[in-house]
Amino acid sequence: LLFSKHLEICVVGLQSAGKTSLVNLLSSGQFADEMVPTVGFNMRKVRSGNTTIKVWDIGGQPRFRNMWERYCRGVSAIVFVVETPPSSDPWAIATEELHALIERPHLAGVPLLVLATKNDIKGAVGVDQVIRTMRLDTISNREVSCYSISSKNQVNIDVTLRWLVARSPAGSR
Ligand SMILES: Nc1nc2c(ncn2[C@@H]2O[C@H](COP(=O)(O)OP(=O)(O)OP(=O)(O)O)[C@@H](O)[C@H]2O)c(=O)[nH]1
Ligand SMILES: [Mg+2]
Repeated sequence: LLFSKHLEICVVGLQSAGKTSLVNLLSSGQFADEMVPTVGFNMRKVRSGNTTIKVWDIGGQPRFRNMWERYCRGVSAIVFVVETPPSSDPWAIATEELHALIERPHLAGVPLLVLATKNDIKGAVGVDQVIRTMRLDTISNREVSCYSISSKNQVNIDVTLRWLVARSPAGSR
């Protein structure tokens, strides 16, 4: 394609947050209630218009979290997925892991998109509470956005994709 653009992004977050579900939806339009935990990582390509996004989807279990930084190096954006229903109490751990990751010197300045997913589940909290709980307002050295999404009901998937496409390096081919 003459005017095609390419970018790479990395999707991280705790186990069963909904990372692979989102990536599958973006790459193939499919959602499944039954999912197998990601062992290591997956790579998927997502196409939107003339843009191809190479997506690294990394396992969220504790034993895979030390891989996050390596796969986040050099990407155009880091996507951190967190599930928002209040019963998901790993807020504190997710917040800790997020801040530890973005404090890595090699990841300085990389744009961050926090996706609060599973907003179709009753009692899911909104973006304002996610921003406060995860202290996203204290992150100052990079671009940060946060959307409330549902892969299951395909809510805000379009804005998510637009945000990602807009991160493609200027003039990239
Ligand atoms: N209700 C609802 N369930 C979801 C949504 N997204 C994902 N799930 C469910 O959450 C579970 C875990 O989803 P995965 O996408 O495998 O989670 P993951 O973050 O890739 O997990 P790891 O690979 O272990 O790190 C599955 O049962 C999904 O069906 C959503 O938007 N709404
Ligand atoms: Mg997964």
